[in-house]
Amino acid sequence: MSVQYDVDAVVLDIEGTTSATGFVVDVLYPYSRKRFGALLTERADEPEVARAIGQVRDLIGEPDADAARIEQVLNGWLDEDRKATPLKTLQGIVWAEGFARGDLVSHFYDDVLPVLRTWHTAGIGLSVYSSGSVAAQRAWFASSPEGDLLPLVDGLYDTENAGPKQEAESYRRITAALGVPAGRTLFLSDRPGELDAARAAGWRAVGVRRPGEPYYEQGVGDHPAVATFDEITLSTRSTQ
Ligand SMILES: CSCCC(=O)C(=O)COP(=O)(O)O
Ligand SMILES: [Mg+2]
Repeated sequence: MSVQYDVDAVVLDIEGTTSATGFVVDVLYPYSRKRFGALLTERADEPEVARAIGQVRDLIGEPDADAARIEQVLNGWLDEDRKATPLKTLQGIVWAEGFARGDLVSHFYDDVLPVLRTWHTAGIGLSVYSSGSVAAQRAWFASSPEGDLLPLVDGLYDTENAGPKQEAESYRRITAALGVPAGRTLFLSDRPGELDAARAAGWRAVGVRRPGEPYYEQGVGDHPAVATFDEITLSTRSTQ
């Protein structure tokens, strides 16, 4: 289906939308799983690591959980692809180092980058809102197969700085940060619950349904749906 909007900002989900869930689960998850043990034992005093460990303990209700127990919980969340904030924080630390070292290069579907460049050139602001941490998002866009894409991106939002992706309030926070009216902001995601929350906050919302992605069969509810970014035509009044 083709859709057309007049908007000033586009906010992008990553997994299932710009990029393959299979890549995240098959490449990034094992990379973090192998490194959690050392992170939790050798770097537990680093503020970000300590904060995430505290959040895991709170979430599981075990204030004395040791490194081995925390690692077990993180690996269980990985198996479920659970988007728990401390898991994402710890993954973000490990992945950012992996991208910087050249061990990892991110993945984007073929249709995505040409369209993002077109929108950016047209003056449409591009931001990211993903369960992946801001550190992970920054590394993901900086280390793409086509090099550093961060110049295309205005803002990075995650479950820490914006809140849960299925709550309208999170989208209202992003609206305040972007300074773009809700009705002139378009959200692209594969998950119907996220699209519902964005729409409840007054945003335009389009579902991205890519064959083979986990949410393909379920669909995107009553939201307009596209299979690729080529099916989205945008105009803008923005002069940025
Ligand atoms: C660069 S973020 C890596 C992907 C990830 O961990 C994740 O949870 C993405 O979830 P999304 O909200 O983008 O579907
Ligand atoms: Mg997604």
